[in-house]
Parts: sequence; structure tokens; C-alpha cells
Amino acid sequence: MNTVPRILTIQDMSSIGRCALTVMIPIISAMRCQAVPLATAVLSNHLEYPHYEFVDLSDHMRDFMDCWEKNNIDFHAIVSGFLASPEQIQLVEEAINRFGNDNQMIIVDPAMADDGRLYSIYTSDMVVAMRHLVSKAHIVKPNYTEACFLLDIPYSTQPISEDELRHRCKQLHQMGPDMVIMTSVPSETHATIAVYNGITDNLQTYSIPLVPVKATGTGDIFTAVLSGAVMKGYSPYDAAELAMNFTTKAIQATVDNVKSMKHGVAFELVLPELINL
Ligand SMILES: Nc1ncnc2c1ncn2[C@@H]1O[C@H](COP(=O)(O)OP(=O)(O)O)[C@@H](O)[C@H]1O
Ligand SMILES: Cc1ncc(COP(=O)(O)O)c(C=O)c1O
Repeated sequence: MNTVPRILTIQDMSSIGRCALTVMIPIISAMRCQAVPLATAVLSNHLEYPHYEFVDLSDHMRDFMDCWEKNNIDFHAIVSGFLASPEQIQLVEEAINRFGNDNQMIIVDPAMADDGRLYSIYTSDMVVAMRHLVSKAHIVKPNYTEACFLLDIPYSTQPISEDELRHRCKQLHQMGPDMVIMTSVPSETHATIAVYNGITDNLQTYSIPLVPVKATGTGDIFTAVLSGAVMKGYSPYDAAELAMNFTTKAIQATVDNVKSMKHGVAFELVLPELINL
């Protein structure tokens, strides 16, 4: 029996900035799972820096999948994150169709927006394509802005009631996924997440005081821990709570030791905490 779960992680490799594959691979490995990257692009650094170099690998992704199929490679989970074009979204769907099986976990982080706005390289056709990809997921993990875009409702920073939150999670569940894990639920003082099981209609929220900084890549750290924990047998509720606690600890360690969020969250400082889970 294979005791090391194999997770296909489909993201870009940004050398500097700590996001996507440079976050997924070390965290998933620390949790004693194998991270298998399908790189969508290689970048000098992520897109929030003023200058970047970018090599798009879309034209090679299908060839990689062809080789894996011929070599009889399979996966226990497929996780997708930031994608640069509707074509890349279709390639993720193709990976799910080619490598999916009944026992597999599919996690989609529809990383495309934050603070009420789509990332600058995105247009509305990405949102339409992302809705389609979300329909293939068992777990969808939007931040609150992404949830609003997926549902085509206006974004607001005003706190929402538990009934409204449940309604929005239910609408996301009706798009396909069994579980909805929503981060950055509006709150002035706390990082709040909602974890919703669409089959049982069970909603849990978890909150932790906000560290007063903003960083890129927090969603990727969260998704990496979530994925590893689900593969280790945690329930999605416990996995999401663990992901939230770890991400916040990593942000606090960065504030205390690095004293700057410029190059992302220095999760390396707290990575050993994941090793014995
Ligand atoms: N300033 C912060 N203080 C505490 N926790 C944070 C902070 N920023 C992010 N987090 C944690 O990281 C998780 C993911 O961050 P979020 O910003 O929602 O993701 P994304 O990068 O996808 O926009 C949050 O749910 C929260 O647990
Ligand atoms: C190239 C690239 N990959 C991934 C991300 C994802 O970051 P986050 O986890 O904050 O959504 C970003 C965000 O700027 C990015 O530019």
C-alpha cells in the first residue's frame, strides 16, 4: 500500500514571493505527502512586483499529462490554484478528466481576486471559465471576493449574518462542490473562515484575531495545509481550522522576525510544526 499520498498540484512556479508551487511543495512535503507539480508557468517573481519575467508552459502541459498517462501515474488528490488564462483552466479540467477517479479528492482554489477586485491580468471570461472548473471540485476554497465573483453578487466589507453566509455557501455548493471553505469572511478584527458541508447543510465558522498586515500567498499556504491535512485523514472542518491557525502563525512569525511582508510569508520559520501531525 502506498502510505505517501500523491497530490497533483497545478500552479505556477514564481521563484520569488512565496506563492503557488514554492509554497505548495514544501508544505505538502512537510506533511508527509508527495507534491507532484504540473507547472503552468515559470516566473522570476509573482505578478505583484513591478517587474517580472514570465515563461508560459501551457503548450507543454498536455505533453506532460500524456507522459504520465503512458507511465501509468495516478494521484490521490488534484489541487489547482492561480491560473493565467481560460486555456489553463481548460487544461486543469482535462487533468481532472484524465487522472480523476472515484476515490480522489479535487480541491479548487479559484485564485483570481482579492479585496473586491479581480487580479489585473484577469477579465470576466476567466470568471466564467472558473465557474466551470469549480463544478468539478469536491472542495472549493474561495476568499470572500472570489465567492462574490463566482456568485455574481456585489462585494462589500460589511459583516454578513450567519443566514446570509449559509445562503452564499449553499449557492456555491449548488455549483458542484460538496464542501465550501470560504476565507476572509468580512470582519474588521478577525480572520474568519466558513466551512460548509452542502450534503448535511452544516456550517461552522472559525475566527482568529487579524495580524494587522497584508501579504500575498496566504491563500496558497492555507490551501497547502488544507490539502495535506485532508490527505492525512483530517475532516475538512479540522483541516481548515489547522490551515487557518498555521497561516496566522506563519504571518505572525514573519512580522516578529523578518519585519516585512515584501517577499511573502516566511512560513519556513514555522514549517517544523507540520512535520509531526
Ligand atoms: N492578516 C492576517 N491575519 C491573520 N490571518 C490571516 C491574515 N491574512 C490571511 N490570514 C489567514 O490566511 C487565510 C487565507 O487568506 P486570504 O487572504 O483569505 O487568502 P487569499 O490569498 O486567497 O486572498 C485566511 O483565512 C486567514 O486564516
Ligand atoms: C503568479 C502568481 N501566482 C500565485 C498568486 C497567488 O497568490 P494568493 O495566494 O495571494 O492568491 C499570485 C498573486 O499575486 C501570483 O501573482
